[in-house]
Amino acid sequence: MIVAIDGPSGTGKSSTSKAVASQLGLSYLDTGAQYRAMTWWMITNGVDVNDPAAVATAAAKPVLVSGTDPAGPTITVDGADAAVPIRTQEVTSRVSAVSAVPEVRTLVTELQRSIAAAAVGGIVVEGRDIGTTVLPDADLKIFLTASPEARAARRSGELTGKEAVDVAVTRAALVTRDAADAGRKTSPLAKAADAVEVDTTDLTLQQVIACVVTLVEEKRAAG
Ligand SMILES: Nc1ncnc2c1ncn2[C@@H]1O[C@H](COP(=O)(O)OP(=O)(O)O)[C@@H](O)[C@H]1O
Ligand SMILES: Nc1ccn([C@@H]2O[C@H](COP(=O)(O)OP(=O)(O)O)[C@@H](O)[C@H]2O)c(=O)n1
Repeated sequence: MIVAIDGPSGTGKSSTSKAVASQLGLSYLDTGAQYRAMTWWMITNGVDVNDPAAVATAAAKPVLVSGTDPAGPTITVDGADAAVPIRTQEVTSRVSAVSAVPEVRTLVTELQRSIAAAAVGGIVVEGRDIGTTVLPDADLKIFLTASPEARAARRSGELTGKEAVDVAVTRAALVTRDAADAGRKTSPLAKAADAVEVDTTDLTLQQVIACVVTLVEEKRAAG
């Protein structure tokens, strides 16, 4: 059972995917964390993320390893734990530039396919282009949406201390990132033709999880 969950930022992909994978005994892969890890490596190694040629040349250097237990997903870069540094606003604001570089996408997509192929018990993979490009033969494809207001409110709720910013600032950053991700040439953020769209604006997280679990169970029963 391969489940692909795509959608813009703050629609609930990570929370839903982890919970669905835990409930159904599947592995879990956060592909956004891999693009964030690549971006963090570029920044720490002095690569200009706005220079696509420089990013392309460096892309094969970092070794990214993802742990796929939904109860405790992990990400390391060259053996170092990257879970915390990949979530800074600096990385968030630069990740779309790095993820738009075709050489980066080719490498990361190959890595994602090999992780999915190794997950013998099945896997939930979340991102932007899983249903369209990475795993077009997934058994079930979900595309999560929500209004920009709901997504910004959810995201600002997560930012505390010196990273806390006004919800309007969060909303603007989120809309800019969506536009970059949906507008790039190579495998943009898009709903696959055969994906089930779920608008989560007025749903609780528990309702979204229950909806996806039901869809997986229906697929299992049918297959
Ligand atoms: N349906 C929902 N209602 C309210 N809050 C939600 C819902 N889904 C997710 N959240 C919260 O919104 C934030 C972003 O969710 P996340 O799963 O990280 O989204 P994504 O992976 O799509 O960016 C998290 O704090 C999460 O707990
Ligand atoms: N399959 C994917 C997943 C993420 N990404 C890129 O990685 C960024 C971070 O993804 P994420 O899922 O961690 O973002 P959030 O939804 O958590 O804010 C996105 O804005 C995209 O630029 C991508 O290009 N393709």
